[in-house]
Amino acid sequence: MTTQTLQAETKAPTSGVVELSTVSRWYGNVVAVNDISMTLNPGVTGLLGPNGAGKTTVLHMMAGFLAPSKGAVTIDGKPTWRNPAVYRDLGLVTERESVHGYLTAGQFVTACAKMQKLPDPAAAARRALEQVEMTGAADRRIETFSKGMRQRTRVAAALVHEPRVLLLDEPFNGMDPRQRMHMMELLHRLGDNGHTILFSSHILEEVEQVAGLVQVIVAGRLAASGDYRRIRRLMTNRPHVFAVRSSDDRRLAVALIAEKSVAGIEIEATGMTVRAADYGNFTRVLPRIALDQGIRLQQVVPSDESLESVFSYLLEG
Ligand SMILES: Nc1ncnc2c1ncn2[C@@H]1O[C@H](COP(=O)(O)OP(=O)(O)OP(=O)(O)O)[C@@H](O)[C@H]1O
Repeated sequence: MTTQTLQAETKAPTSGVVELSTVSRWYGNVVAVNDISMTLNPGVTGLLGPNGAGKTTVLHMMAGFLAPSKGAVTIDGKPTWRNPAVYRDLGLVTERESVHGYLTAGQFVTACAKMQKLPDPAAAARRALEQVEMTGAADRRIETFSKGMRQRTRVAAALVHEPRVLLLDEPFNGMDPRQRMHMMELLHRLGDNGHTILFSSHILEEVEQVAGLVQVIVAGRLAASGDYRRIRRLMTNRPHVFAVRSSDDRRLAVALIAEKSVAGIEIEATGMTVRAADYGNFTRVLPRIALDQGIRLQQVVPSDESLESVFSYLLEG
């Protein structure tokens, strides 16, 4: 199997903040991560791959939660496994929420600051909540928050000790478009401020809106690495299938079918399936048409099947 590993347009320095060198991780007989090397530098990098590709395993090894079965994971040259000193320098936002809803955002983030043994936990919590624009909601209980607010609170908790490296596992999952946009702005801002950020996603569109650089993993292997525009071209110059739901599917279908980038549409009770001839044009045209027609888009998701085929296409080389 050949892989298409692309070099970034600007050549990365030979040593980065976070390094994986020839890292593998297996669980019993399952090889979750297979001989991956990558370098992360300040800024935002996307870790893109289908479900089960090994993204969570990579993030957990970086965070020091899991030992590599082979190879080394380092931050500034220091191994992350069994090395509490490096934990001061990294924050992890896990995929699943595990937050006590009865706490206020302020209490929760302060508790995290205490666990980090910070000298002034309340001040650190205030600073972190301000960073994620949650100051106004600091005294509200987390169970009253929207998904987006809860995620931002969890990001504040991961940032409370001011780590340089922030790892986020599928941070956009379950968010509506506005919450997503807010989180994207936050990651941009942190990246611009010099943080080294890696976030995982199985959705190309999400990654390309936030990250200049992308690491694509498929079936535990690094399939492509580098500037997202080049990877996107590789991945998008081929047909795609999207599941679309809107406030008026029939009217949207009529408007869409006139578009060159749309090859076919099927309307079902639960929404419609759109076959796009060209991924890039379709994703640009769709919001414009919806806006022109006064139709609200409720869901636009590349179908898993087509996404899987895109990823395996990358591996075919
Ligand atoms: N604790 C475990 N024991 C056995 N197999 C595991 C374990 N954790 C992960 N795996 C397997 O390792 C592979 C990679 O899983 P991982 O969770 O890292 O992928 P992922 O890209 O994050 O996927 P997802 O988005 O679905 O979580 C999968 O085949 C998964 O079933």
